[in-house]
Amino acid sequence: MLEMRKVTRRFGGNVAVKNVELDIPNGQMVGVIGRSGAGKSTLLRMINRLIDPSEGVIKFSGVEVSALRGAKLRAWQRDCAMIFQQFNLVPRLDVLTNVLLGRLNHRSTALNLMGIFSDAERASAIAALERLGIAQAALQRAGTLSGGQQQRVAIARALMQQPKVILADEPIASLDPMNAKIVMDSLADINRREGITVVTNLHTLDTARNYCERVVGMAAGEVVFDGPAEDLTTEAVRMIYGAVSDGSDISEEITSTSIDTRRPKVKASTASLEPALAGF
Ligand SMILES: Nc1ncnc2c1ncn2[C@@H]1O[C@H](COP(=O)(O)OP(=O)(O)OP(=O)(O)O)[C@@H](O)[C@H]1O
Repeated sequence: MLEMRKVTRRFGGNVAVKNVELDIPNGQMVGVIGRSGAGKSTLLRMINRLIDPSEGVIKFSGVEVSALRGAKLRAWQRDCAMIFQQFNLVPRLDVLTNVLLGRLNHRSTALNLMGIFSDAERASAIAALERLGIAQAALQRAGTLSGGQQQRVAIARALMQQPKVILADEPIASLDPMNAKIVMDSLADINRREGITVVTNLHTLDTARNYCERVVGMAAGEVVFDGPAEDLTTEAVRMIYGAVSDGSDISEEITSTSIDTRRPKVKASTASLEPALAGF
């Protein structure tokens, strides 16, 4: 169970996430929706501890993950894989190595620096790529793949972490409908078959309705809806998106968050991996 108690995050005077209370049982597939700026990314990033809450407590299986430091924090970040809108692969490395990077937190620094992966690790990386239908691209440089293929590689890398939770921050916002479907189908399959909890930010209502048993709606940092997708009535949608009528005025423009130039975000870039990548 993932528990959030009165979780708040401020950026200066701006409250990005406010008093969020959520209990997410293991194995649930949860979609987080809301307008651009509602606090969805900040919420996910706090769970993974890419950013810290200003107040409140986040627990997983009874452990206060919001208080972890050092090796225990790295272990949590291994258990809690993150998928990003912009994939965050290392473009100059081949696909197989990118997937193997999912093992970095399982291994000693020395082995990482030498860039040595075992045969078993390579075999499971190939198996993960096969599962995502892109094993044929294993030796291609990641930067040469299409967006949809790159996101599938990112999911394969997440699988290599053997996570308990997958957090996906707008995983399909940069993809065309066909690739978006492949990526969402893959996440749903992983959720169902492995029982891995999936929490995903989504910018279209339809996707949340189609894939997520539970939908959390955020507005101005607060959770304003939390329930099964079928309870997403027009009234609920209006509360989440702040629309004025029957919801017919909810356009792609206000639900889409794929283009946002308002401010720089704290990105989990591959820069943090660079020391460990020295041997590759
Ligand atoms: N690193 C940051 N520094 C300052 N303000 C930030 C930072 N990250 C987020 N914010 C602010 O926090 C609020 C919530 O942003 P957040 O990115 O979590 O929203 P979101 O719902 O994910 O929207 P989007 O999908 O457009 O990213 C916004 O007002 C945003 O400007």
